[in-house]
Amino acid sequence: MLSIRDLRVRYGRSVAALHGIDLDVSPDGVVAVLGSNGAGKSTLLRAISGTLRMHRGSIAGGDIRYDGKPLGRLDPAAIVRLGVVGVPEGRQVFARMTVDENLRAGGIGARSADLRAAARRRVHELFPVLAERAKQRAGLLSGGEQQMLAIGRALMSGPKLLLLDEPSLGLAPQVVERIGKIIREIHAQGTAVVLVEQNAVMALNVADHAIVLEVGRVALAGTTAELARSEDVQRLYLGGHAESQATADAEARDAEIRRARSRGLTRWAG
Ligand SMILES: Nc1ncnc2c1ncn2[C@@H]1O[C@H](COP(=O)(O)OP(=O)(O)OP(=O)(O)O)[C@@H](O)[C@H]1O
Repeated sequence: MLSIRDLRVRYGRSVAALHGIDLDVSPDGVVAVLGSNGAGKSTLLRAISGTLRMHRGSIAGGDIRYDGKPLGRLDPAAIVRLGVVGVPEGRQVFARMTVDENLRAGGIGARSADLRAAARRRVHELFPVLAERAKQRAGLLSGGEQQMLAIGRALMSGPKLLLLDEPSLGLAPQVVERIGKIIREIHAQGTAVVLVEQNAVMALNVADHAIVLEVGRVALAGTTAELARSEDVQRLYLGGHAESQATADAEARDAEIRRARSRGLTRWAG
């Protein structure tokens, strides 16, 4: 579905951000891109979504194809219309617009009113809070809700491939877990995902394949099970936290279920 070969990106003369990346994403895949600050994760997503050229002085080489079509010369809106839709880092919802207006702003890739209505129903099913808060200003939502809105807005275009840039950033562990479950659900409904994350525990739980970027190069690649077993990944990205994180995640999930039950809800109890 997505095939990247020898992707090289520079910002001006001095910064070489990517040094020849290869990546494949299958239509039923969830691929995590791990790496520390400055490794080139966001640059990779920008190159796929066509937004790289909005960054002054950027120069890209290599080949990015989606369903066989080269994306290199397409503008971001054309790439969205092909079904490749990004959720940028930092959520970037329109704070003064209502939740519903934000969702409508995301419908550019949907070809008809019927498709837009179906996409809106799907978003409301995945994120009931966005239906409850439809008329509220997006800036008043919590961080987790704004992330849900940012993902919901991307889903309004009916993506076949969703590009998520650090959806866990700045969110509490139980919210991160909820977002992780929703990403799995979106995938189960037939959307492939590229998930850029610094939170390796979350990413390895959610994805089926992963690459690790180190200063613009693919240092490791494999299934998430393989990478979770890799000593390098354990040392650098899981850092002995995997077990305690898993325990914390389980506790957070139990607390979430108790809260949901006390409100008479069972939706997140699974
Ligand atoms: N617009 C830009 N102009 C110049 N250099 C940039 C620009 N954007 C990113 N860079 C540089 O390119 C390299 C890769 O940055 P990138 O943002 O892709 O990394 P990242 O892995 O996403 O990091 P983070 O997790 O901090 O967002 C870094 O050295 C960064 O400083």
